[in-house]
Amino acid sequence: MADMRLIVAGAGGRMGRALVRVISETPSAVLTGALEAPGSELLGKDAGVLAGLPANGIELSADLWKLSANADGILDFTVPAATIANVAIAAERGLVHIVGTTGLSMSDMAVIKSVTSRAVVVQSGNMSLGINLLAALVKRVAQSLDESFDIEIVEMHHKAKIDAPSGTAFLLGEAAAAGRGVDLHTHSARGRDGHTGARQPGDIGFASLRGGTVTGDHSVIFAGAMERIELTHRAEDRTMFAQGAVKAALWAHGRKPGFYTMADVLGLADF
Ligand SMILES: NC(=O)C1=CN([C@@H]2O[C@H](COP(=O)(O)OP(=O)(O)OC[C@H]3O[C@@H](n4cnc5c(N)ncnc54)[C@H](OP(=O)(O)O)[C@@H]3O)[C@@H](O)[C@H]2O)C=CC1
Ligand SMILES: O=C(O)C1=N[C@H](C(=O)O)C[C@H](O)C1
Repeated sequence: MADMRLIVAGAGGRMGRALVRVISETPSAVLTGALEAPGSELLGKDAGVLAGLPANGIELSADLWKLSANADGILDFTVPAATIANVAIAAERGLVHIVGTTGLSMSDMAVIKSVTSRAVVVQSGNMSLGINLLAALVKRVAQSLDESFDIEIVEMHHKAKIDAPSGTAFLLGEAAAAGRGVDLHTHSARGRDGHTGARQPGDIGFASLRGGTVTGDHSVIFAGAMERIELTHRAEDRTMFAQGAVKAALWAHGRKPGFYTMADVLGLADF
């Protein structure tokens, strides 16, 4: 089978550069396009050089329609507005769309899902094995404990992160809510400040810390009356998110249209 031809969207960003490096190390994948924001000062620059590699001849471009004539998939780690703009083109061109962008609203998710009767999309707030395994464990623990255990999700990221809570925190919150059999949207507490009143029984709480260069730390705390269970994951390098995304693209190549998650890719959906 020919190598999978991939476009990296957000190629000048932190994840984009990691993706370019990982693709260069993956025998069955090849970089054929690098997308950046219209007006970016990086347009025209070599994607390999930006990623700290030898020049690869792939210049950053803002024209996805043109790039996608020569591709099988797009790895999208950008911002919500860009990802949503990419959805229709990716579907029209028959590209596998790997969506790693976080901060997506419910209506953004509806747009993404609207194309999956004809397109293959893999979306996850976190592409690592560790977090997706943690989510499966969180669901299992939440199933085993009643509301006398309060669930709190704490995350910390680098100071440049622009959305909160993190996509991973929501993924873990969804896992906890599924374990409990409740809807996260009606059972969450976010952004506590001031005279908040006592905690509502059954709420799943979120707290976000930002600082330094932290790649991504997440803890799910089950706090009972006399004991506490804490499940923690610490990401040490964003290379493994990039490796997860490339793995997802190769897994999705040739698959039937549908909406998939990393739990599907990693075989954890029924864990
Ligand atoms: N699912 C997962 O496993 C992971 C998800 N993420 C998520 O990925 C996203 C990116 O993170 P990160 O790389 O750290 O952020 P960066 O800000 O470093 O990178 C985002 C890149 O996207 C570019 N961009 C903005 N608009 C467009 C556009 N219209 N078309 C193409 N590119 C565009 C930005 O350009 P400019 O700077 O010029 O605006 C920037 O280069 C975030 O949402 C983050 O939460 C991160 C790690 C893992
Ligand atoms: O912005 C980041 O850096 C990260 N974003 C993702 C998130 O919002 O959960 C994944 C990871 O934690 C790093």
